[in-house]
Amino acid sequence: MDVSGEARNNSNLQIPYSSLTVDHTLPVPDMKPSLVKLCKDLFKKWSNLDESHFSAQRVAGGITNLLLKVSVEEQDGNIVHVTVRLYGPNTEYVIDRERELKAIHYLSAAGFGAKLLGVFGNGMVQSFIHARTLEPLDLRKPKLAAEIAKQLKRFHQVDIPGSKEPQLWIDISKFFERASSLTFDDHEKQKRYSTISFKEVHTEIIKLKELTGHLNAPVVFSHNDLLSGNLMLNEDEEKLYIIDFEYGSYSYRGFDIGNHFNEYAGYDCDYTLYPNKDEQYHFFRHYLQSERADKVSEKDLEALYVETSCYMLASHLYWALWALIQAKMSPIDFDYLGYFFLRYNEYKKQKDTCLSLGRSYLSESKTRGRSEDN
Ligand SMILES: Nc1ncnc2c1ncn2[C@@H]1O[C@H](COP(=O)(O)OP(=O)(O)OP(=O)(O)O)[C@@H](O)[C@H]1O
Repeated sequence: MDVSGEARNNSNLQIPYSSLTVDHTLPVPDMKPSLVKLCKDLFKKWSNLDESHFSAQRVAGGITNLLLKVSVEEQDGNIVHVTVRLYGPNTEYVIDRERELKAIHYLSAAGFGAKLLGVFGNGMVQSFIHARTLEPLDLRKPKLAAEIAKQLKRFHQVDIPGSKEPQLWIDISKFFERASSLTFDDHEKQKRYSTISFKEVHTEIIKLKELTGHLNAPVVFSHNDLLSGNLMLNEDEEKLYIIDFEYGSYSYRGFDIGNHFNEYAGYDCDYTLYPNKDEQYHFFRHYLQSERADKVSEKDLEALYVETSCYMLASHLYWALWALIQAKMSPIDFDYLGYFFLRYNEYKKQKDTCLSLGRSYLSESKTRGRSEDN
């Protein structure tokens, strides 16, 4: 895809920028004039094309932003497709846009996701990926799971300059502060919200943070939102794309993997679909040794199993609190409050088993360590 000279000369974050904004509340046909103006402003090679050369349509999916596909017929008849992402209103409460732009730059240089072509007042323009979006049931297909594991390992190895401090508990704590001090005008919502014990949630956060802190999980650049909708597959080229780095940050390896496993349940949160131990081991083998998956030791598999099982709990707390903020801030018609309860109830259902798995693993490692010392 070749949009413009300016867009390709972006080795040092020199991405074309426009201060224009696009009103996300308009129906797509009414948005077209401002989309055309925006594209012409960002990409000078399109500045002489008239409006008839542009078409726009909505891309399905996504519960955070509005994604549009803009197709442009250039002078020579060549058709170029780009995506225009309009940030969901109030998403700055849960997404750090500066962190996202920096991550996109380095991840796209490492071959991940769509190319960043331009940034504007309330969104960004990226290359259009010709591939199908995965469905939750795809995630457990052995061949795909192995490929996701391999790609995720490569993703985790990307170096994003700057602080490598893990953000998980910082983000959870920010979410907690915001989520625990909301009020809703809607009486029914307020009633449901007031049934939540934030004291209890807080205790759970402290307990989990304490336990996971002993696991010494590696800190990696973590996607943090690896759901099926953020994986695209071009079957002809057998190329898998990891997209959408909005929540990416340095974090714990086990969190990213556990969070991905939680996504086997899909938006309906059918946690009976959570991968069983064999399926997890299959994933871990390809994650730990992409070329020699059969050579991974039992000890490494067990350690990653425990790490993932404990951090999987943190993923429930993270998205449960996120959903409360969204319930207040997002204009999108989705039962975010209901989503809080789905995630938090699953946390409560799983916590005893996972925490005791973590505790016995830690006490066995201590005993092992002591007998090795003797
Ligand atoms: N560059 C792209 N090219 C083609 N399709 C894309 C591209 N980026 C996203 N999509 C499609 O749009 C869908 C929604 O995109 P995306 O996940 O970025 O939106 P979102 O609002 O951030 O969603 P969510 O909050 O649910 O993660 C994706 O599942 C994919 O089908």
